[in-house]
Amino acid sequence: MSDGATLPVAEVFGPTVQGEGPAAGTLATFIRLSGCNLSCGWCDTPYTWDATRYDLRATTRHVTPRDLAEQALAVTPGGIVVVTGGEPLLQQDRPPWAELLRELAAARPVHIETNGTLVPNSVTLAAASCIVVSPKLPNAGGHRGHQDPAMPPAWREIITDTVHLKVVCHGADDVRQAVTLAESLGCPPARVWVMPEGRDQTTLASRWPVIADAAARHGINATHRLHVLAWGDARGH
Ligand SMILES: Nc1nc2[nH]cc(C(=O)O)c2c(=O)[nH]1
Ligand code: SF4
Ligand SMILES: [Mg+2]
Repeated sequence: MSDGATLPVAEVFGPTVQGEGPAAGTLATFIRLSGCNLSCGWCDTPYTWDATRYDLRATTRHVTPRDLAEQALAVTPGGIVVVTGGEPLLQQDRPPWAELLRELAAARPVHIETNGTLVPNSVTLAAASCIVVSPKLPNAGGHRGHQDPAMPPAWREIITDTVHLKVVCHGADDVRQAVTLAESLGCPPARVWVMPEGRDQTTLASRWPVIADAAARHGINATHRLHVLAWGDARGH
């Protein structure tokens, strides 16, 4: 079933901890929506969007917002609810998105993870207590067709204190690019995070010292990927 009343869901999981970014370590439930408007080479959730590698009809459930909120709130006794993807803001102009956020925000702090290509609308801004934007640097590779990883200039107007940048980096030069991007958006250094790219402990361990050191020198924050340390790239955490 795919109609105007449901959201495309890849997975709902918890209890876990938010592994990355400003809320790293916080008890969390995840709602991962399907569909993305980018195609990053190192994407760790291609089952949400890549029809050349996955049968998306099999990986996606179409769930009403009420059932989705009920499932998410049932799996974890407290903490935050993280709405991620894929690119969750692809859904934000649809009625079931507004209903989902209303139900979640009435019960828990709602954190949204987005790739920055879509500017949050008023419904999203009102419901989210934290928006983590992960704009893609060239290290994500080329994207398919006309996909454009740039953040629209309208972001400048909504870089309020709920908005944080979390930029995936391979090395010190990427950290420098993240700083330049944050400056161009007017995002204060206290809300800028850089994170090593990697889906296994060996890769993360080799990148983390370089990225943490560069972040400290530039006066911004760095985050590891705690869920990968704990659970590897197993789904459901
Ligand atoms: N524990 C945990 N934290 C996360 N933070 C961002 C995640 C993501 O895949 O978007 C993620 C995830 O998949 N698991
Ligand atoms: S924006 Fe995120 S979900 Fe989409 S392809 Fe890139 S890493 Fe994957
Ligand atoms: Mg993940």
